[in-house]
Amino acid sequence: MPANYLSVKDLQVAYLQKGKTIKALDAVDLSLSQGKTGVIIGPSGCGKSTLFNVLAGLNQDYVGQVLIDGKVPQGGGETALILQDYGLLPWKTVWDNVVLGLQLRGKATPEMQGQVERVLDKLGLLSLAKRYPAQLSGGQRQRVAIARALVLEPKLLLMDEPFSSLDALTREEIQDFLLEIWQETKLTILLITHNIEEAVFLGQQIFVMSPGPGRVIQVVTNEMAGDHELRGKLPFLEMCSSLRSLLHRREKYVAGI
Ligand SMILES: Nc1ncnc2c1ncn2[C@@H]1O[C@H](COP(=O)(O)OP(=O)(O)OP(=O)(O)O)[C@@H](O)[C@H]1O
Repeated sequence: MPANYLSVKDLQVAYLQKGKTIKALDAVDLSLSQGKTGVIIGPSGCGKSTLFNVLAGLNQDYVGQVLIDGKVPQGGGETALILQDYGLLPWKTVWDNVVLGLQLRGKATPEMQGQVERVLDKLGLLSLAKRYPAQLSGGQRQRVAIARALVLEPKLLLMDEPFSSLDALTREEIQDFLLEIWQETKLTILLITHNIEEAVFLGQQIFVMSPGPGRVIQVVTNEMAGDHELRGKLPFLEMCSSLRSLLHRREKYVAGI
């Protein structure tokens, strides 16, 4: 097992649009050990989703070195990606949406039914299995998206602003819930957020990105992440405040203020 489960070195990504090159990522370095949680935070347009597309193997048009468990990401495999809008199909039931992930990877065998049932049960969704996404609350929809990822038994869970459309209370509930899942499964989790409190609550490593073309300009090690009682404690509030000033300082620096 490589020392860093996830390792990104000097990653550069550019898009070509109408004959012009748009540099999205510029020399990104990032690493995360197995079983740890990492959070990426940075201004809009700094290339966070671009980075995730590379990690998920959806974009292989890049320069630099990207390794997950020592292998170049190819899509699928041991990595699961949860998108901002959850990616649920409205015409499929909760059960069918969860099975869909397995079907897409050619893993939907009759034996997997038991696994789907176990995951739905763990996430408190078994009684909702026959409902459609429109008949669920935002938090329940988010849990279905997590169930669909967990049923694949991934080693790396990538979450792109997963809680952004939830109200504040539901958001905290789902953050707690994610923490429980992480403590049970010891998955490696990398999450994108714009929310400073969420970054400090969930991220053992917080990667601060610069405005586009993005690069990781600071890595904050956060030993406090993983404590359910953390919110409201003084060290938590202090770290949120220092992360907030770090992000503001960077913005002012870049704007030349
Ligand atoms: N397919 C594409 N073609 C051209 N340019 C793109 C494409 N996808 C992203 N970009 C550009 O690359 C840059 C990074 O975009 P990206 O979506 O990765 O940023 P982000 O940090 O995830 O943004 P946000 O926080 O707003 O979701 C932006 O300038 C964006 O306009």
